[in-house]
Amino acid sequence: MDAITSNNLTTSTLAGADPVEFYGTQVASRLLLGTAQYPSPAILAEAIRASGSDIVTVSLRRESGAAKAGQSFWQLIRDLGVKVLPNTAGCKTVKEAVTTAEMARDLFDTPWVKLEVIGEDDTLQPDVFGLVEAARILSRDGFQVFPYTTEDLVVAEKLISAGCEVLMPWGAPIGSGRGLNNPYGLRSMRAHFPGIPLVVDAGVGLPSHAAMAMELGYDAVLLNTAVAKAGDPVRMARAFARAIEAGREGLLADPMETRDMAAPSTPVMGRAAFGQ
Ligand SMILES: CC(=O)[C@@H](O)[C@H](O)COP(=O)(O)O
Repeated sequence: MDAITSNNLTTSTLAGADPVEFYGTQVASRLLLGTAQYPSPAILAEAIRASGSDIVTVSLRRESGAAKAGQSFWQLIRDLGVKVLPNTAGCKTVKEAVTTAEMARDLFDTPWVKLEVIGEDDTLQPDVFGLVEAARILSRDGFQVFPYTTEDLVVAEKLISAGCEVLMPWGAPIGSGRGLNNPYGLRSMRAHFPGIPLVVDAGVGLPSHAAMAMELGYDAVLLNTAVAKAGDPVRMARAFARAIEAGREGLLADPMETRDMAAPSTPVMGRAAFGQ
């Protein structure tokens, strides 16, 4: 089993003690961070450090210019010592996604790929038919696929049959910041696949959304816009790191059962009687 240690840029009570595993690689941080749309490369680097993330996603489109900017970006990522999860962001067909993944494997020298096959422009929701087909082709070709999917259980089963060992259902449409649109669906998915690493990917807008994903039992959260577009991306990255730890810690602490009726939290036995 490979292991990558936390980049040690935040102190974590959980880091190391409660790692998550993707395709046999253990990672300490449960926050996966996107690298697009930051105000500057320096702020991106500082945000990654503040997040404590061990894994960042990088779109091949950004790199494919092969321009100087692409090279300096790549150097920045290398200097941070984080693992790269290349993504096929923006691909709309199976062919485009497969070709992009193949190029990403050459460029980043990793079998990992975050597979996006976008099916609809307004919501950027995945084309789940194309996604399953592309996942099958790539898994057969030795890729370790992280599919961006919906919370549909049937699609999830098909992705697993296609070779996926991780599933990444959306919280809400990419870039919307709406949080978890369908907590019921996400909870069902968690219950249905207890042994599969599940990552909420996309649509997360606030640290509380990420904490909720962890409280639902999700293994990790992938997000980009909420940090990149915050007024203070570095501070927001730190806030997400803490929220994810808090949500995970809360889950592990075995939360109380909810109930419909009130139950006095202060004991009533033996209380003082007044006015008699
Ligand atoms: C960077 C990346 O992979 C995005 O496609 C991802 O899905 C994040 O979405 P948000 O920007 O909504 O966090």
